[in-house]
Amino acid sequence: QTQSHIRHSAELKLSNTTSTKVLIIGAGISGLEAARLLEQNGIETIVLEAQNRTGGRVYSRGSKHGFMLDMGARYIHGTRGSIPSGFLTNPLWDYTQEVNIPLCTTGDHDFLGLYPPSDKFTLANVQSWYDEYLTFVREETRFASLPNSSFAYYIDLFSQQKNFTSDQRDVLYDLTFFIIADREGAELEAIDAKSYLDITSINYGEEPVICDTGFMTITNHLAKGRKDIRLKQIVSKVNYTNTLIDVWTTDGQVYRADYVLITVSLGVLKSNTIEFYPSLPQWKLNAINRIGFGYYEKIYLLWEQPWWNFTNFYFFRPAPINSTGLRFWVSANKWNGVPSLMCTFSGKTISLLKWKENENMIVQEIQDSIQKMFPQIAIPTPTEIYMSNWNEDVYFRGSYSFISIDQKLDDPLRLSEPVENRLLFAGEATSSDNYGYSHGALLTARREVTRLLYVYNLLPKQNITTSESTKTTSTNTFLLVTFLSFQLLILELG
Ligand SMILES: Cc1cc2nc3c(=O)[nH]c(=O)nc-3n(C[C@H](O)[C@H](O)[C@H](O)COP(=O)(O)OP(=O)(O)OC[C@H]3O[C@@H](n4cnc5c(N)ncnc54)[C@H](O)[C@@H]3O)c2cc1C
Repeated sequence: QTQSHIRHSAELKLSNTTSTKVLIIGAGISGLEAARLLEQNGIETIVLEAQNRTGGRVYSRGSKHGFMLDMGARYIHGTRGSIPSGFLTNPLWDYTQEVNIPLCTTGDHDFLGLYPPSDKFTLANVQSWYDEYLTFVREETRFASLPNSSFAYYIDLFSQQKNFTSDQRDVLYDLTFFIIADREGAELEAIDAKSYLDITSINYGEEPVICDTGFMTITNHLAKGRKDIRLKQIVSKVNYTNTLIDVWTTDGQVYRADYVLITVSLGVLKSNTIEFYPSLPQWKLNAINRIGFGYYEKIYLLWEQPWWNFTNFYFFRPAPINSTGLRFWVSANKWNGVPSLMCTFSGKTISLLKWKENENMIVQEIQDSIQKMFPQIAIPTPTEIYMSNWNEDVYFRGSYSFISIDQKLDDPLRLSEPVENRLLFAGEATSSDNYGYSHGALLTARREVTRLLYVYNLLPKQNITTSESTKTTSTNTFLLVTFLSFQLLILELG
């Protein structure tokens, strides 16, 4: 029935059908990296991208004066790996070195304290409770078995054991939210404590930013000169069998491919806006449902003149704002001399609030909060305001994945597992260890290209030995090593 459905659909639109070996859906960092590697290895590829730009969740926009604001990814999380120059090196940092992209360090974080300030506890008090709490969670989760438990659960357990007052419990909650949940884009109630602590033990070192030209310099570099990227092609339907795949776009185009690599966000997969025929298998749908997808938005406020002491780097205010319940923290930007504040908001509240519609109210709340932080200064109105809107954008529907308490340990593996050996999946959420990060997304592209080249044998034989490009050779070495890990995995499973 599936075969005839495909034949029928393609016959209907034969004049609109384009064929290719590998079709990639999405031109974010994973789609672009996959296209680059496939092209390097002589594989015919087309990339379909819904928007009129590449980069996906990597998006830098200019302010009026040309200052680059990263609305999505901003930090390269680590300049070297736990094992320097080993495979744990952040591959994005390697790129910046390869194409000489200048980086700025973010320097020492000079925290100004807790806001609203408390006359009962100092930051040092709360920091020491936090350290003790984290040790407690590590001990409690060491041999934890199901059901999974959240960070919020352990805050209550810890507070009970310490006989904390509700104020003490709340202030510990706020600091933990700021340190853990804010980065994950999720509530402390939603994040699985054990899995989070196990995975984030990899340390990549320093975390620089690309201040002058923005993070998008990397994806622009990957997209440069590519003729195989088709913009404004919104995929609506994927019909697959174990021999070929037809992909439909909303403007009636049909793309026929031997293999399709899907790199759209987990938020898009959860929304069911792309129809699969036949439906994706239940084990894949379960993983899509169970893995967490967070909310994380940024607002940049810019001023002509700085009104704060430029020697201080970060202020933060993890406590919720009264009327919206949004928690946020702000960082003062000083590395390129532009007086700006980046405020980040995360968690479920964003998904409930009409973010854009409430822009004026939100900006007013930020101003009120900052005013409370600095009562001695009359804070001027910002001259420019820029907001992200990942949550309401139908091509993302959130920010990035996190380990939810509903999740099973192998769900990211299930998300990455191909269907019918034709339909492949990449993108940050399919990464078991670097989920949420742009380098995680990039590595998943390498994983899937490895699968195509070496497991599905797409690599033309002569390419292995005759490639003269050092870049191709070194990338192929990487791919070969990934291939060997596939083999080890198969042996282990076998
Ligand atoms: C606010 C924010 C801050 C972040 N900060 C950092 C950071 O500091 N450091 C870091 O390393 N990472 C950060 N990240 C995460 C990082 O941006 C992502 O992990 C990474 O960019 C994801 O890349 P991807 O290729 O997996 O997916 P995406 O970038 O989402 O690419 C998927 C592409 O698919 C397209 N698409 C969607 N639907 C369709 C359709 N129907 N048809 C065709 N195309 C479609 C989308 O338009 C998109 O271009 C941040 C993310 C956000 C949102």
